[in-house]
Amino acid sequence: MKSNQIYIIDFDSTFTQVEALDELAKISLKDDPKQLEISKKIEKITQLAMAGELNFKQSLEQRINLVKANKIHLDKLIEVLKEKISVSFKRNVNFLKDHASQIYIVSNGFKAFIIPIVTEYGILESHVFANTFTYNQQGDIVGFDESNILTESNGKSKLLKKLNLKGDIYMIGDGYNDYEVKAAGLVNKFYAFTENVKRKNVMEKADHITPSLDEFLYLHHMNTTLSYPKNRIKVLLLENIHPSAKVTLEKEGYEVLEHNGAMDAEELKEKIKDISIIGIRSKTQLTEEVLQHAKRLIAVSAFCIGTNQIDLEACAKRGIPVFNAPYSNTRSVVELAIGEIILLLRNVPDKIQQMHLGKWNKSATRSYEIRGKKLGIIGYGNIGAQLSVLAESLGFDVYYYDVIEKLPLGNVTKCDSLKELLQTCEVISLHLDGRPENKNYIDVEQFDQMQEGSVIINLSRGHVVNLEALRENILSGKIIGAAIDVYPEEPKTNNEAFESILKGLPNVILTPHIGGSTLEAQENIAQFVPQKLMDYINTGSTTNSVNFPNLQLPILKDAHRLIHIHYNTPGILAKINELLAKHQINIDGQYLKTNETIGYVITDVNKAYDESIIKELKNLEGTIKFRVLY
Ligand SMILES: NC(=O)C1=CN([C@@H]2O[C@H](COP(=O)(O)OP(=O)(O)OC[C@H]3O[C@@H](n4cnc5c(N)ncnc54)[C@H](O)[C@@H]3O)[C@@H](O)[C@H]2O)C=CC1
Ligand SMILES: O=C(O)C(=O)COP(=O)(O)O
Repeated sequence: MKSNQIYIIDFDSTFTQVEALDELAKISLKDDPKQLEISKKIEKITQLAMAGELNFKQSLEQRINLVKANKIHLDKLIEVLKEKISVSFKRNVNFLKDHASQIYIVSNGFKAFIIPIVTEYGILESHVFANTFTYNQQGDIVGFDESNILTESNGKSKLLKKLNLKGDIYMIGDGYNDYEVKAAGLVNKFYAFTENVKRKNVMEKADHITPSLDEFLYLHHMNTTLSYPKNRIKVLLLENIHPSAKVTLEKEGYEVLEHNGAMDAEELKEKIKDISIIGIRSKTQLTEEVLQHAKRLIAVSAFCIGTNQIDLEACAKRGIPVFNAPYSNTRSVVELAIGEIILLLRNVPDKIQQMHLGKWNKSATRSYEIRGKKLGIIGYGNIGAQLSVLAESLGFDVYYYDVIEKLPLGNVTKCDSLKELLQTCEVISLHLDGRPENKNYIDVEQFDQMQEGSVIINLSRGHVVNLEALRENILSGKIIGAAIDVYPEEPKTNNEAFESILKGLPNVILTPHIGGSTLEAQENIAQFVPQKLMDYINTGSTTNSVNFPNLQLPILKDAHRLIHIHYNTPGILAKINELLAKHQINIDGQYLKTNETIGYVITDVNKAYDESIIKELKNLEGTIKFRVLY
């Protein structure tokens, strides 16, 4: 920090997220039937003035006349504005307080609401330059002090000339009038602040675009809350992830790019190069080959359950944690499974088709109730177990088989082998995961073991069932119904055609991988996954990561957090601590967890530390990734 630096900061849409006069109008015109119309007019005038297309004095006059506010509305306005402080200003309150003597608020707004807001953030009242309202005897706002230089065109430049501040002066604002100060040669640099609004003509003129205060502080080596400005974290969301994920991640300050479908390897290799976080669903293949191009990747998020499309080991070796949403869409899959079982046991898919062809075939042949039938669930995980509970309540006699020991819920019966389950049950539902070993798990031999007249449901992964074998067993009549939602090859987007040897078979439900595609599930996922990502970026927590040792970390207080990811070889923790001791660094807290591939060590150290240690920790043999959280 250089003490001769001066920071001039705009208020409306910069210090706060909103234009205060627009907000005042919402309050003062609350009961006016023409409120919407007048508010729109006010916003329009504000925009014209901010874009430099309308003389300021006129715009102020027009707006004040339209707002029709009274002193009593100002208290409410101040309450509203306090809730609308720009997120990055809130985050960097220490910067504002520590540099109060160097910060000035220069605004075409009004002192009556600016001072109560900014002084809470350490800004000196004497450093606030803005307009003042004039009131009549009833306290109505009837005008403003016209002798204030800030009411004139180019008022900010005139004011700064008069103030004659000495030092390197930096202007941060969102409006054209902020840029004018730079044009007049009165500040060293103008930073267009785009966290709340982006004005093209202002951005074009700026020396730098600063999407948040973090970026400004980073450029000036003054960031105290973050090791890296969030706007530099680029997120790529593929496969139609629910829009609320983008909203949340943008609110956090990240730059978020979206793409509708999945990408093939070549496209992905190109696009992933400068991406920090990638969000995918079940289709995008994140292979070793693709990851080699992901030079800036810090985390992967699967906005679904399955992670078989991701090379988890390759991610771990690069120090990239992978997160998923293990619960959010489970209920949706279970509901579809139950619906499909009922339809298949009643032969409904064929009946529907016949009806559409004009054929009335009322008959009970091969139609059954589900009550008392034996349902065999393969893979008794989050979905399998939930299905068992609901199915039992509907009258099924439920059996399950899993490769690991699982707690049987309700009255379900555990089978000791796959064969036992296949021989016992007439309805088979697959809910195992898509690990490579599960390829063709249900093959010719397994179909042979099933009872005549069985029904099979696959809502897990396409490669788990050998489709040739399934087709033959359907054609032979051994399998009397099948519902298939997942396929070894699936179209990348909704524009590609679907091909399968199962098309046209009797009593077969084919669905386009929609087990988890309900609005509820997608919204839940879009809430859950960004939270995990943000926790990881902000605290280092890896709870629910599917390839990283899981560490739930406390929020950092008055300390630096050193995050060290290394190959899991013996002795690294001792070496880290030796280095810390050598530099006489006090450890406030330390957390270590390992898995077969990597070790994850978090060390919270005292605020004052010798920065040369950073380099030494980075160079420690076996280090994969190292970062410091301020
Ligand atoms: N169709 C769709 O839209 C959706 C499909 N899925 C698929 O469903 C799968 C299961 O989901 P969850 O229950 O949440 O996963 P989970 O991980 O909780 O359960 C999977 C269970 O399968 C068991 N398992 C794995 N291999 C097995 C084998 N060969 N034989 C027997 N058991 C085996 C595991 O031990 C585990 O208990 C996901 O991995 C995903 O591939 C999940 C959500 C939506
Ligand atoms: O959650 C899963 O594993 C699924 O299969 C759902 O995948 P999707 O998000 O629909 O591509």
